[in-house]
Amino acid sequence: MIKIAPSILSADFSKLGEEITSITEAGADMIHIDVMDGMFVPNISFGPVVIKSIRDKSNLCFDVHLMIENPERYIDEFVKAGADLITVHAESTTHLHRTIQQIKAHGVKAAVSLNPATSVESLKYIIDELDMVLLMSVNPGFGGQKFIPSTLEKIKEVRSMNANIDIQVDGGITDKTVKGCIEAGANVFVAGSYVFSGNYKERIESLKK
Ligand SMILES: O=C(CO)[C@@H](O)[C@H](O)COP(=O)(O)O
Ligand SMILES: [Co+2]
Repeated sequence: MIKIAPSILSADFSKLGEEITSITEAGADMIHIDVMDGMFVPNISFGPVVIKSIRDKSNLCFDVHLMIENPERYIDEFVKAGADLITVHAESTTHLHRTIQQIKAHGVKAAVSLNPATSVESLKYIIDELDMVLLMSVNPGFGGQKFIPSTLEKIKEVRSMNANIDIQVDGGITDKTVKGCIEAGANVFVAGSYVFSGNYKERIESLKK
């Protein structure tokens, strides 16, 4: 089943609560929340306080994508703020297995993300512990970038490692790029600029089609 996770990085922050309600009513399946620390990525976004303040605006899964160094320092905070699914980057922590166990101990879902240049080999000894793999199809840090085509090969490789796991693709997803990703075996799509630059319902439906 195809799921769409609009990234609120492209929402209007001056009315974030209303934006969450609008994408929920427009048919989103999850709310993708990009957390950036200005260290792991060259941009700063928002943290647990902001997530807590929007938690009551939607019953959808809060899909929290941590682009921060040593995410194990903040897992407990993000769970308390209302995260349902926490994604950490393989490149951001020395003890990836321990960090995944830490997330799961809270009873929330756990995922690992790979940057475009990171091999799927780094998933080999952890994939069976995960609820989802996130493949970055742009270099993380900003919305509105162009889809990197080598992601398609990576999707196929991850799908051959595990037939059932959710594979999420994040970056440059539009009605044009989504098709190849579905054919390669992905089933969860983050879309920021594409969804928020048009009619939300129409944009979400066009991705599902
Ligand atoms: O994690 C990130 C960027 O680092 C993403 O979730 C972006 O927010 C996606 O934006 P678009 O490429 O869809 O505009
Ligand atoms: Co993201």
